[in-house]
Amino acid sequence: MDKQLTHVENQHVLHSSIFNQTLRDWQTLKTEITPRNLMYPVFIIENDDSVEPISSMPGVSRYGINKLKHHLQPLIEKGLSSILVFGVIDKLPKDPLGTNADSQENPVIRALPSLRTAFPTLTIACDVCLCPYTSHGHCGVLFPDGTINNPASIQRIKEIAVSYAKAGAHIVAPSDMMDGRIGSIKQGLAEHDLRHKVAVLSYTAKFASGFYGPFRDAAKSQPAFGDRKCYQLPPGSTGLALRAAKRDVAEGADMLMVKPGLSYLDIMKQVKEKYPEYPMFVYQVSGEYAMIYHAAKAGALDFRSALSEVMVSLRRAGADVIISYFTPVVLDWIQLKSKI
Ligand SMILES: NCC(=O)CCC(=O)O
Ligand SMILES: [Zn+2]
Ligand SMILES: [Zn+2]
Repeated sequence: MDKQLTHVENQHVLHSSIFNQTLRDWQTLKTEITPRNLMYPVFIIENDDSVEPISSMPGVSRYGINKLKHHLQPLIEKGLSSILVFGVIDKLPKDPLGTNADSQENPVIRALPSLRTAFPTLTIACDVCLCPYTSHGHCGVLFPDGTINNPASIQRIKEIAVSYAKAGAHIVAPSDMMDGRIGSIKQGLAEHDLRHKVAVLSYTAKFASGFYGPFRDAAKSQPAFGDRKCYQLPPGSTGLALRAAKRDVAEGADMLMVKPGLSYLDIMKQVKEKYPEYPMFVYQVSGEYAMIYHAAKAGALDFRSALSEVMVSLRRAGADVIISYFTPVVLDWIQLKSKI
């Protein structure tokens, strides 16, 4: 005889919602990962024909433009729709104003027209920051005492953003965390009639994190002295993250970002809930990449199930787009139509 369950008891039966894959999919549609949910960060170097593996990020390399095009072609065939470009210089000199961030020799400025022509469907975002180009390695212009000169910094950042936009960037992404940079860039784009065809992706809540270590090696952007705690956010501060989002929205940001990802899921959720009108980006940073890579390599966890779980958690917390060095492998999984 059937057991008679009360209405309340029936409500609490969960297994009947997840007994096959289709039913499980219905429970998780908002956390699906498609190629549109991924943005791939790439490093462009001065020598057009070289490839430099990055030792702190096994599997990730810096590319000259000719090699980068070969690297991107198959990924675009698998659905890659956007990249985030970083320039790295070795021979060009660095100076206190980061002159080579927007000189005609800058590898990003040189690469943009060629990327636009080679990949007409690819959306190209450019990281805008001074740190890879300054002799002191800080993200802004400094006063003689080493503190940030904010007005001079946002003037430089505006000039650099406009130069990348003129060279063909669809999106400029300021990562410096200077006050007023979004408004300054928007002003610069307007002055050059670019406002309607270039978006600003704001690194809205960028925390002073221990997870950027491998990136500083990758981008050769280690500060020569001190740290970035006077402009990046303290890891415990929800208040500053929400104020930063409010500031960037008020200044006209088109998209918002939280960075890093895994340690800041609560921040992302709050920013997304406060500003649901804005696409939310999350940056799964170099240390998060290295952590999963090395743990899997050491046999501590299963690479695929751990990475899939992290990706889903980023989506669940509110990310529309995940910026990830793992993009090539995730595109493979998607293409094989296997669940990630
Ligand atoms: N402005 C870009 C970064 O700081 C990237 C950090 C990382 O991948 O560790
Ligand atoms: Zn920087
Ligand atoms: Zn940075």
